[in-house]
Amino acid sequence: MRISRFYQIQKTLLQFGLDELIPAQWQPWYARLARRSLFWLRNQHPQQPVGVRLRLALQSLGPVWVKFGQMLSTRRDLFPPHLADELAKLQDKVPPFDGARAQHLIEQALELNDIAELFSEFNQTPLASASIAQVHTARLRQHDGSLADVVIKVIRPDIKQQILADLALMDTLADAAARFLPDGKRLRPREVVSEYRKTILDELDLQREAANAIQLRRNFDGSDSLYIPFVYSDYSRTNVMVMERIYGIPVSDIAALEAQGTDMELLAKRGVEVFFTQVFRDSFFHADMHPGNIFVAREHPANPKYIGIDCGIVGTLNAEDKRYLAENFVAFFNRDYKKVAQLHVDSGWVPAHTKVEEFESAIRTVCEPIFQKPLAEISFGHVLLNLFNTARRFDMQVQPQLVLLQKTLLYIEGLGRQLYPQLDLWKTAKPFLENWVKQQVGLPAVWRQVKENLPFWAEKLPQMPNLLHQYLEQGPKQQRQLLSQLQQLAQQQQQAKAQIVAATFAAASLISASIVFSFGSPWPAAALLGLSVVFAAKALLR
Ligand SMILES: Nc1ncnc2c1ncn2[C@@H]1O[C@H](COP(=O)(O)OP(=O)(O)OP(=O)(O)O)[C@@H](O)[C@H]1O
Repeated sequence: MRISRFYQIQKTLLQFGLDELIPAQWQPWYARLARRSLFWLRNQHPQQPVGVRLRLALQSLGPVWVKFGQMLSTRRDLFPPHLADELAKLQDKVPPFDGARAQHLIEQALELNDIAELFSEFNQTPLASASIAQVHTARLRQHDGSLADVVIKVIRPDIKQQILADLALMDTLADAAARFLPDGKRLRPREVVSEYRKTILDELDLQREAANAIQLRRNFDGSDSLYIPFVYSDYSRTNVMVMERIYGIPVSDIAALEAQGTDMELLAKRGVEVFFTQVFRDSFFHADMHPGNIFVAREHPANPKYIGIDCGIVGTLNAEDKRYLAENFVAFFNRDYKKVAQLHVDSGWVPAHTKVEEFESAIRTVCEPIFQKPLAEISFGHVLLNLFNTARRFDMQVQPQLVLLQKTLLYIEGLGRQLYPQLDLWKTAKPFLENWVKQQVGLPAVWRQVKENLPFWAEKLPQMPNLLHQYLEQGPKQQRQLLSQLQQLAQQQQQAKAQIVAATFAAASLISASIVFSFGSPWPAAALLGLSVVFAAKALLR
């Protein structure tokens, strides 16, 4: 199976002429020989540009590769725009699988003899079908006897095996790309594939998605800006998830939104606000914000509310990540590149030996053109992208959660501008950053830290007398041990030095002995040889 799939992948890559990506001089003889021996597999689309051929090849390889291409399209730090733009066109439109099979899978997962035991209606024709799962509508019988409109998401049968098999082949190709592609080192194909592996395998677990949705719903409980549908966790399993059905307007349907008199400016602003709230208040953000996953509630168009679905991919941030974002954004928007560079060095994000001036100048070079635009039009996502690309050149390991955040930010900004082109991003985002910075200094910060650490101290308090006693007893003893270890170390260093001196003298005497002997003076040579033996013995016996 694996060999035939491997052959199929090779065949597709060759028939779309993608071997062209590796210049002939980079290919070892055996690779060229192998290529020639597959003479019947010719590039069948020579007139198409390489980006189009890459897109078509991924499309014909199936959903796992389409999703991979979609992910690559967001890595504008790795690929030139013409390739990234083509990959962004990939759509995972996949024919649905049989509705009766979906029903059977639901019955199996929920241990039902008949779907009617739990659902008064089940529509076998799916509402939507994507590469990993498909969605059916149904009516759920609730505990109190009432009925609720729900959707049931079901993971495609056998998809996991297919994904695992294709991931194994992707690993092989990534190894080859790392070795043979001229840009193999910079593109880091192994890391890219392993990042993809994690994302796609996470998407296969609907329990995970359910948990994310429940958390996000709790975070925005009572919010005017975002609604997350209720998840029926009692009926959620790894491959099946039941949730409240929503009837919002897709956010990409601008005409419908305008027709019902939606306040587009407020809607656009709320998009950015919701995102920054998730980042700076909750440290937990929905990271799959493509337009297919965002709807707008039909009620109250003057006070518009988003509805978010598909919480399969979320990002979480720690305090350090937030500090990185807030401090850099503030310094950036003050055009204080020196501060940005200094922050990176002082915080250890780039190695300590980094020259601040060089880093500062690199950041200025990529960012100053961005500030040619009015502040209101500057994209935070682009600023971040440029910063990451520059920082990577200076050996900063950009954390995956920050890359995820940067991609989401680009989506959100694009969406905001689409809804309301005059959207002032800076004005909308600034209060969040200022608020965060304020929270980090002064009395509120101290109080917050005390509050955060209180449970830890409370837990440790009963152990305190014991620990203190141990310290008082052990402290001086440990200090003495440390002191004696340090003395031993100093002695060893002294010995090593003396050994080196003795060995040098031994070598010098030996060389002199051989020179003197070659001039025909055996007795002085013998004396020197003796001296050399004495020094050598000294060096060895110390
Ligand atoms: N709660 C819901 N109420 C109404 N429709 C829904 C709901 N959840 C999902 N849908 C519909 O099903 C479609 C696919 O759902 P979802 O995005 O969760 O699946 P997916 O398999 O992860 O798709 P994708 O690969 O596009 O992210 C949505 O675009 C939407 O039209």
